[in-house]
Amino acid sequence: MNSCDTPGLMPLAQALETMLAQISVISETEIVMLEQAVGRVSASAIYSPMNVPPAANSSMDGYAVRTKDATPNTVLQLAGKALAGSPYTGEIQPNQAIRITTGGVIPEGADAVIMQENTELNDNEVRILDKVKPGDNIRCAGEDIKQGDRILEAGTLLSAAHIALMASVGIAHLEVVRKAKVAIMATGDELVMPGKPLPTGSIYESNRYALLGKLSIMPVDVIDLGIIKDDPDALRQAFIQADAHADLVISCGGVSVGDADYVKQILDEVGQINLWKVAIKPGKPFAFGKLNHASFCGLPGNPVSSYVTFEKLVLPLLRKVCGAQQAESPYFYAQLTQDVQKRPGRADFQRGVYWLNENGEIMAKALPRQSSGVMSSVTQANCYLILEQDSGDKQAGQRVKIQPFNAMFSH
Ligand SMILES: Nc1nc2c(c(=O)[nH]1)N[C@H]1C(S)=C(S)[C@@H](COP(=O)(O)OP(=O)(O)OC[C@H]3O[C@@H](n4cnc5c(N)ncnc54)[C@H](O)[C@@H]3O)O[C@H]1N2
Ligand code: MOO
Repeated sequence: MNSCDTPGLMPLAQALETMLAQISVISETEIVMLEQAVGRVSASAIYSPMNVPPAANSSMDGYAVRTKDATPNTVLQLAGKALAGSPYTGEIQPNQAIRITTGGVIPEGADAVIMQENTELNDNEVRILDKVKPGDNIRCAGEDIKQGDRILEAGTLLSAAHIALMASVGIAHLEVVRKAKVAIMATGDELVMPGKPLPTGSIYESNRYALLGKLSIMPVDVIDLGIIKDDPDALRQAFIQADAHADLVISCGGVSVGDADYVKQILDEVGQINLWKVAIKPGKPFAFGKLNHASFCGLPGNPVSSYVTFEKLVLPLLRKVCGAQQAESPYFYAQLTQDVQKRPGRADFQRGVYWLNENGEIMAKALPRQSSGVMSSVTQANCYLILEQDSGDKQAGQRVKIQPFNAMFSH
């Protein structure tokens, strides 16, 4: 154990490594149409069957010319048209110009395209008004992709750009890893579904919605078991049912040491606990283990703890299950404008805001309420301030590591 480690708590990196070593990747694949492939994981590398563009073509509307004929003020004979989709079939002859549109295939013998704006057309004659040199406004064959180039890696979480790239080489179907089946449940007698009346002493269930939101952009079929009571029999039943259908089971709540915290007990009974308590704040009582078939993650009940442990511990695991390459969230350093309190012993993911000051420097501060029950700290933040496990308080003016939230999706 490192001198900075807290007894009983596993450092985040070690917890991740331990979990990743114990989880298996889905091996089944299926073929899907390209338009259904966004958000799925490619099962194999793809090599381009062709050049893109397939032939040299024009990047401008104008005239294809031989540059040795096309000096300023010369007049060329208009000999034909090369429109996008219908090429000019002959070879361009001395002192000729061919009308060409953007995307039109460059006629044989032409070595440049002069923009329409730099010419003057009179009947069938084109006057050259500006200099043009070989290669001007020509997109070469294979300029984007060469036949045989590796254009997609196995294990890519496919985006709109990836499927567009596949389409550009004529691929209409892709082999992808089958979706992971992920069972989720919230545990707690105090939890009530939103939309229902709220009895005294109860709270609305919200953690499952964060999970549903996060899982909605993953290659996952969700098995939603809803709210399970703090009752060992109900929990046992839910675990057994989830295990029968899922690759990964995620619960939230009941992993700490309270009287009704049965999750670990049942996990121990119907499976095994491989890890409990990670040196991370929020989220310390996170649990990981194995049921008969499925892997299991027990997230702490506090809403921010559940949210952060999903991002920092479950997501990398889920990427591995789905056959996706790991993706390190980008981070950079900012200057603190206010002091930040931090006790050593756990890596602290404080919710904060960052901005550029008038000199273009990145500044950051932590939001005032950092309790793991304050979910509004997540919606008001645009980044995590990451205070490493062994660090202590930081003062205004010091450097802090920040990790911006993803603005496009639920971060
Ligand atoms: N004696 C100790 N008490 C606690 C410790 C500890 O080490 N010793 N750890 C604390 C930490 S840190 C956390 S985090 C919490 C986690 O506890 P549980 O996972 O057992 O969570 P619960 O007790 O079930 O709930 C905690 C809190 O969150 C609310 N909650 C639970 N589920 C949901 C949900 N789906 N949606 C919205 N809110 C939810 C619940 O009502 C509680 O207020 O334990 C500390 N205690
Ligand atoms: O780990 Mo708990 O999440 O500090 O509140």
